[in-house]
Amino acid sequence: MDTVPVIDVRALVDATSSLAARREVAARMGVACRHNGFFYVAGHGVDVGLQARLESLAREFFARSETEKQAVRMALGGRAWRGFFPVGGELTSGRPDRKEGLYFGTELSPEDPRVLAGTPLHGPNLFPREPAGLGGAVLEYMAALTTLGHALMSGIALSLELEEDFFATRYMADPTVLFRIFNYPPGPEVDGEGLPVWGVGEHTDYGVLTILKQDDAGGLQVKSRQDGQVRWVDAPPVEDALVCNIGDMLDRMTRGVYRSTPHRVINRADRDRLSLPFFFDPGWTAEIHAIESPVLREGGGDDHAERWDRQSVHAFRGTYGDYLLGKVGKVFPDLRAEVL
Ligand SMILES: O=C(O)CCC(=O)C(=O)O
Ligand SMILES: [Fe+2]
Repeated sequence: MDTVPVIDVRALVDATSSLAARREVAARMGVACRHNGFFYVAGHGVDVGLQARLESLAREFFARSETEKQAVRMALGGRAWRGFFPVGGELTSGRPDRKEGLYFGTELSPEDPRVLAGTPLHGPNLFPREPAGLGGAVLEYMAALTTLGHALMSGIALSLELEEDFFATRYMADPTVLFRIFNYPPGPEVDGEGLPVWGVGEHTDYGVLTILKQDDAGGLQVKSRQDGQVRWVDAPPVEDALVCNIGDMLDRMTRGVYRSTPHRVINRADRDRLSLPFFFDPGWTAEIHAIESPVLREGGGDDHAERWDRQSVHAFRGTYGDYLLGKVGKVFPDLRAEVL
């Protein structure tokens, strides 16, 4: 059976663990990254009380009226690219997704030089006034996940026979952090023309590492390739575990050895599905190159002909900021025209 493995990452988050224990975890991550680039992490140490609080505040927000939610619409977040978008507002794979969501990122003051310079996707968050605790919980959760992100990247570095702080010092000293909360309403699986309606259409993530918290509704699917056959494998909710997957930039850095694997969501439950992806990505101005490591010499080949967007992550030239802007502009075309 092709399933997504559960990896206990306690040794990576525990400062007193032995190098041997960390290497063992890293080896398991390496296997998962070479296969589908998807794995669950257990023993991640993110406070359960914080997770429960955040989830319940998020549900409270999405249950509010459209008018209240629109009070923090993304257009009001301007170039910082923050706030609420309604069901159908995002076109991940060229067609509207059946989901609504909130977009957050690193909290920067309006006086930060990058904000003053008008750098897109940088700025203060646009938190809803109600429920009052949501903004604080989001900031706490982003801080906890940033710590976890660094710990997981140290494992990925070890799995590539690199120094444990390879990513932390080179690419993620000042990471690009985006955090989103999605609500997927239930509904028919096909539209009036018989075309499938996805919660999120098939796509790969753009950066290095995504850490996703999902509720118990299910619906996340991973595209698996084995012996030339394509199969969609479920990544169902696993109690106390978070789902990790690698993005295009790690695919690029590893010459395609660690693949950014397409995934999609369909909510087949009869209730809303809540999910909270945290994107832990290279610094905005980082130029992304292939890593020199003996284990990557062979490379995994360029798979752009098979990719969902037919684009090569290896041919791209520029900074991570350039790459990300190109992507987010496409999925919110109207907003792009209005604020960027
Ligand atoms: O909601 C999910 O389970 C996945 C979301 C996702 O793939 C994304 O935001 O990139
Ligand atoms: Fe994704």
